[in-house]
Amino acid sequence: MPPEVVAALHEIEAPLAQPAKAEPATQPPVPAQAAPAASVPAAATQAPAAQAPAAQAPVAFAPAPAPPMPAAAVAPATQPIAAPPVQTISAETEPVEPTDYIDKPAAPAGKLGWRERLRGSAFARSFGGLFSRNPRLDDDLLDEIETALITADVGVGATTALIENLRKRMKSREFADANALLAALRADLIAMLQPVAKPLVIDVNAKPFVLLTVGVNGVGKTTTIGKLAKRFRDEGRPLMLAAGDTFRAAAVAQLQAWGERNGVPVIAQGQNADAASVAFDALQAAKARGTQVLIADTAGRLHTQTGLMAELGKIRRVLGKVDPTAPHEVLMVIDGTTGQNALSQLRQFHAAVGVTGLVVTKLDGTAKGGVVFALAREFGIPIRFAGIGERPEDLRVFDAEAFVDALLPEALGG
Ligand SMILES: Nc1nc2c(ncn2[C@@H]2O[C@H](COP(=O)(O)OP(=O)(O)OP(=O)(O)O)[C@@H](O)[C@H]2O)c(=O)[nH]1
Repeated sequence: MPPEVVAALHEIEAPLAQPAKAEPATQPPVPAQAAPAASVPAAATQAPAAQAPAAQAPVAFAPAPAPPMPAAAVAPATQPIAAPPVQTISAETEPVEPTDYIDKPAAPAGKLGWRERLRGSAFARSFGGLFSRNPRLDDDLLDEIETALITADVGVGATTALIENLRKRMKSREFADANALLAALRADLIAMLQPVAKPLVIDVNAKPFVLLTVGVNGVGKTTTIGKLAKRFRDEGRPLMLAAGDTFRAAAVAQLQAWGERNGVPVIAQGQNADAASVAFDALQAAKARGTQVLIADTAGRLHTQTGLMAELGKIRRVLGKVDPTAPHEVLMVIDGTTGQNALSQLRQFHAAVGVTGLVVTKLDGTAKGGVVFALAREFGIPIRFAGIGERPEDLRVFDAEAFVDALLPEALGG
């Protein structure tokens, strides 16, 4: 390890426990903690009856403003350290095929792609079934919608807000039939997501724009980095990757193989290297080369593992040693099949490292889909991308309308 790296690491607070290598592939079910009252946006409750909007106009479901960055996670303002020579150190592992999605078709472009891929979700199935029965406009219908929303992981808070709003509007005879009510629900769901549908903007003055990816094990971080890297490369952005998942040899090899194939430099130090040191090296190298974007991978960790969560803060502070403004985006990858546990994951990761954007993956699988609403309502953190398949083209810029329309019956069109 270069002496500058050692010196910088020593300056960082108390040494952190080395993480155990054998992480479970999925986290044990951790009951979602009740949200602290202060974090639940008052404005996210239903509109008062007196202000009920005209038919089909969306209710203003404002999410919580993005929580402030925790002080512990903010990088100290220090002078950049001189760049060491650029080097890419190979991982001591066999290269692996980085594209295990190679034979799988990409989702078609446009709304069709979203609908095709999300068709199997609990959300789409229960609403499809409900409205194919041509239901009557009554309290039973609201009860059924409520059950469908809860079953689809929308969460109790968001569901109650949606249902109570619909109930008031139904009582004031705003809806001619069940389809009119469903159209109002569609508008309300879109309104709930619109404030967090904020695409990632690369600040080209950052030199490089540092994107740190975090998340629990197996959520799709490394895969998402591959997809993002392809996107940025196709946009013509000079790019570098930091193989910071130093627990899983395959993750390092996966990034290296992808990098070699696509002519993108990958900074790695092999398995079990200090992840903060990899990040430090990579940022030095990216600065020296004038790279526009640096994407740093990190090992998956359970949000309940305090030592490993503290390591993320260390990585953040080490990056801040080289560039006080880095990282410019802390992108948390969340597995869409996780359900309400995603809320406690985000709460803990945000406290440790200050999450600025989300990617929700595997929405094409057995995901219920509804957790996206719960995340939006409780945290208000921008959802940058949605993973609706395994091919690079299946990482879509999050689109509130396309997402909601994919979950609801096609008849609503949108
Ligand atoms: N169906 C589907 N699969 C996905 C998506 N995103 C990732 N995956 C798959 O999820 C699995 C895990 O992905 P990885 O990228 O290895 O996950 P990771 O978070 O880097 O894993 P750790 O390093 O163990 O923390 C792989 O089989 C991916 O192909 C998605 O949007 N849809």
